[in-house]
Amino acid sequence: MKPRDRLRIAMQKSGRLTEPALELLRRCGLTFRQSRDKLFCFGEGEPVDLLLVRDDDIPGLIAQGVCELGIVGRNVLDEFRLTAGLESEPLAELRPLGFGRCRLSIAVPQEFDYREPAQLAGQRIATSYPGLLGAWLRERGVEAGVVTLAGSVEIAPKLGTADAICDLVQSGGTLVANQLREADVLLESEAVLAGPQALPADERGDLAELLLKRLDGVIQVRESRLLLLQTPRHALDAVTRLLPGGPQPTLLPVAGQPDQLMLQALCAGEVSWRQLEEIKKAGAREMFVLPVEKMLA
Ligand SMILES: Nc1ncnc2c1ncn2[C@@H]1O[C@H](COP(=O)(O)OP(=O)(O)OP(=O)(O)O)[C@@H](O)[C@H]1O
Ligand SMILES: O=P(O)(O)OC[C@H]1O[C@H](OP(=O)(O)OP(=O)(O)O)[C@H](O)[C@@H]1O
Ligand SMILES: [Mg+2]
Repeated sequence: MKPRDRLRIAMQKSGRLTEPALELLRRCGLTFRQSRDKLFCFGEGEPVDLLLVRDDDIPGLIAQGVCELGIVGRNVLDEFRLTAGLESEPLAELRPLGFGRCRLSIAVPQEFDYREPAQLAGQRIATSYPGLLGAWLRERGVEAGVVTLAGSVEIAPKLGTADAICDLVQSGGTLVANQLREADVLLESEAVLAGPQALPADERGDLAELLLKRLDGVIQVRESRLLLLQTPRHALDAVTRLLPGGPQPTLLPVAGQPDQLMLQALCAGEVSWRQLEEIKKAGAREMFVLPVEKMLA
């Protein structure tokens, strides 16, 4: 293979991960010129190009050194890691990315009274994830038949070609539509940044490191919320105890109301309605939760 000095990132050409992955890269300061065939996008600012491919091909492209990084579901990455030959370059999950959340689950027909994995012994389970399912069954000492299908796995029990399935679930709507119910979870998945276990020791490796740092900043800001509220001084301890994780809050006086304080807290994650209601019960008023656009400590 010809030596390259530009970094290549593989991502899904068209599917659930495409838009959020492009948005994430844009937030990291990467913009691309769309090429006519749309399989290769040339990076405009930084020397970073995009390969647009089927998501299933992404781990293999990294393992072959065709690209250095890839944005792909953990389900696809882990399946590749379990089924790729020993000679294949080992891959790493470099960062979880917080979108494309779903789970890989066992689902059974409504009438199957599932309580434990041992009940799957001797059953036929249809899946597109034979590696992950096989490992899960082995760990539990369950011997079951694994029927590998490329898609439309949910239909297999109805067709009589399987007794249960192992497939991705998000809302559960597809299972309900096929008279199935979720019985056990094998893997909690989300989109991840995948790469080789050792990044190349050249400009591409340096670029990948730079990108990882930017990504960390983007993820931190994306998940941060600024909480503003007013509290009587006597309730300050109770209110502070209920604040979601983050650095110490800032306290400010409220003009003309010496017994009141304005509190400002940077929270590390979402602030739920339930948390707000609890904080309000402790005495807080005038509460605002604001997204954080940029942060420079
Ligand atoms: N219902 C869902 N909700 C959220 N995320 C999902 C859902 N189904 C799958 N995903 C995640 O999104 C990834 C891509 O899903 P998608 O359905 O777009 O893939 P695909 O049909 O295999 O596409 P491709 O044409 O690239 O092979 C999955 O591997 C999984 O990580
Ligand atoms: O729990 P739910 O919210 O219903 O989502 C789960 C479904 O989503 C995915 O399929 P998708 O809709 O992408 O169809 P495909 O696999 O046939 O492409 C997955 O393979 C499940 O079938
Ligand atoms: Mg696919």
